Amino acid sequence: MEEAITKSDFESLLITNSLNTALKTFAKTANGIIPIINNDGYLEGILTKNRVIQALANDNQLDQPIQPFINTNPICLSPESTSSEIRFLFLKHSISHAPVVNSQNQPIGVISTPHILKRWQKRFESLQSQLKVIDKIDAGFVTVNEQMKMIAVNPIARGIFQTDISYDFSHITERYPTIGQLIKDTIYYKKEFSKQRIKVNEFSLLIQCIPLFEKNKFNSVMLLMKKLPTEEKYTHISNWNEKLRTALEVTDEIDPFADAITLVNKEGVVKVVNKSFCNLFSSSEEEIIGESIFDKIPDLNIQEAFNLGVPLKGLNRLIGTQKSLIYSNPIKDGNQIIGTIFKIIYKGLEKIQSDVVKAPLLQKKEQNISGTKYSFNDIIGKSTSIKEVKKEAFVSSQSRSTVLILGENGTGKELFAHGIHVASSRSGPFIKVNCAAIPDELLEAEFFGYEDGAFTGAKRGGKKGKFELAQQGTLFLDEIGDMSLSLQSKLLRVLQEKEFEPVGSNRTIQIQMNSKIITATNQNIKYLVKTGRFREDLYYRINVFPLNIPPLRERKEDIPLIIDFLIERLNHEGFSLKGVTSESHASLIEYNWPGNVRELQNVLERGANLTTDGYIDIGHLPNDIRNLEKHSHHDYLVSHDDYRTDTRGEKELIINILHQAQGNKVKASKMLGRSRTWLYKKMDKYNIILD
Ligand SMILES: Nc1ncnc2c1ncn2[C@@H]1O[C@H](COP(=O)(O)OP(=O)(O)OP(=O)(O)O)[C@@H](O)[C@H]1O
Repeated sequence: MEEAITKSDFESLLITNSLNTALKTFAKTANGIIPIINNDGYLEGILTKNRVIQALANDNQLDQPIQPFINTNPICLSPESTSSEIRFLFLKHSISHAPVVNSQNQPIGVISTPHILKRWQKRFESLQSQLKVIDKIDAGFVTVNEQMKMIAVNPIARGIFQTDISYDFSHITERYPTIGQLIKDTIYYKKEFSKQRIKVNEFSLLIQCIPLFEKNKFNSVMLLMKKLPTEEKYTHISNWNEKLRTALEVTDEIDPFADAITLVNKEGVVKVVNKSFCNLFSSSEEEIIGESIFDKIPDLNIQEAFNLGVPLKGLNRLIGTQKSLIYSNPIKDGNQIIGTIFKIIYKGLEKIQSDVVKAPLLQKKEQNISGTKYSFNDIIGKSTSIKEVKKEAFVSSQSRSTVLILGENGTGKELFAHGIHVASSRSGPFIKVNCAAIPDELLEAEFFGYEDGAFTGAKRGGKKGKFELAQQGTLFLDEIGDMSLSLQSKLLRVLQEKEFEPVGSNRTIQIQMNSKIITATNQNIKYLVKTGRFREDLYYRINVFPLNIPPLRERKEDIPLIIDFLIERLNHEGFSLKGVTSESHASLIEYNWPGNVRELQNVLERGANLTTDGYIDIGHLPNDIRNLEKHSHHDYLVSHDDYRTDTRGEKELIINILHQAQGNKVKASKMLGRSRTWLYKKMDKYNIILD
């Protein structure tokens, strides 16, 4: 109990004492009650002042024992009771005094309303002074209880939300779901949560949700919203501006052949330019400053490199009709990228006739957009591991080498392949072949095409193979680990000799092999090589640039972001999701995700179909996720050593999904996002037999 609440200068009486003694005791104290004890010192009840007055008014004698007038069932307080609890009890039972007893039921004090009022006055004064401080600090401040009822708010918070914040705070949390989720997480986990750069109206905020405890018991959440200053203030780029401007002015004066140089901030807004940069764009400094570099040089590669914070080293591009080489280097403040310096070499390089150039430039842009669905921006994740692979993937996109993407099912291998294609700025299309979904005989025709009448069912006039179609573009060979040995030899021949024969033909076709080859598998390819199921020479040929995509369970910090992203995507598809409840959020984070992002996507889609109020609740999640405590994480892992033949968790995932689909293979393959052929093959491989 808080100090000064326990009134220990109290007196107790024995049940055998008389009314007279009680009267004298009351005369000595301001307390309205006297604890009554038995001979062993344990509380028997209380005697109230009113009861004594009543007894005497009813002509009871002063020497009469107090026993008949005792209230034997009083409301008692414990030394741990907080002032709020005491206030609550007093109000609930309409009392103004209560004895405080220890764990042995012995009275140790008496509390009366005046004590509580004094205590509250003190708390109120200290709160008022705290609120004065909070009013002064440049941050919005709101406290809410578990029921989302507001306890306190300061004017800055009202200003941020630009609305009247009423007692029921849930109208705010519904309008700003990210804040709502943070508050719910804080209530659920009873720990602090924060998030950088949330946009609320025109403010960019750092949000902190801090759990408040009273006597070790969770009491409320404090929401602190710090307005982030404009970018110029919180980075040091303005210092850079000045330094660079001075340096550039000097070089402009002494070097008429200077390269074009610009400094852009982290949003890509041009901050400093030299004369040569202005000349390249035939504009004045005033016209260029404040523009976006991506409008000036609309190139996907520049955007990707910029977003990922990787340098560009001599990117060969046309700016207007001018050939140029683009270099860039990010400027960091600690770990944060605060801007980028671009240097463009163009003086002395050829200028191309405008008519000739415009057409291919336009064509190239359109093809990139139609050929692929996703860029690196669509790969969500802030974990170090995913950021690292994104960087490596970007670097691989700039080289001519073959890329091998390794990772479990649904980790985003195909997404990475798309990203690499976009970042490589190839003019040709993105062509995908799923080596596991197509029977071997047809796969060969898919790869190399066929001549007219090559086999029954073949198209009249023959068909071009994917290798030819992917010229200047990207050929993505998914599930390469499932390819037969004979086809592997043919693939190796194309990669090495750059020649092949269409099915049913004696004609050898030579190709230029200017397409980017990306392969992917979820199998342990080294093991396949070791057991003779994958050609070693082909393995070395495709493994020039390996990328390992980490499974979702190893980057749990990405899960909330991916959930937000997928919910937005589902809403684009016509759902009206508001979010996931904090309980299901916790389960989604806890779960092991053997099927990775694809499984998460399916789970959310399932929830989206089940929810009626827009929130995916624990009841909308599949059993495995709902009843996590029943499964150990290892339940999902197939017994594995280094040379496992099974992709970790794949067999379990398939059994699990088949179970959810009640044995319906069409449904299960849809839930898995795979073809039926793929599912049949896998069921065969893992010997999965349905009852
Ligand atoms: N980091 C991510 N951010 C957003 N979406 C993702 C991410 N990773 C995967 N996805 C989504 O998850 C789904 C599965 O991804 P993808 O098909 O690329 O996986 P995969 O590794 O190629 O799977 P498989 O091995 O089963 O073919 C896709 O819808 C993809 O858009």
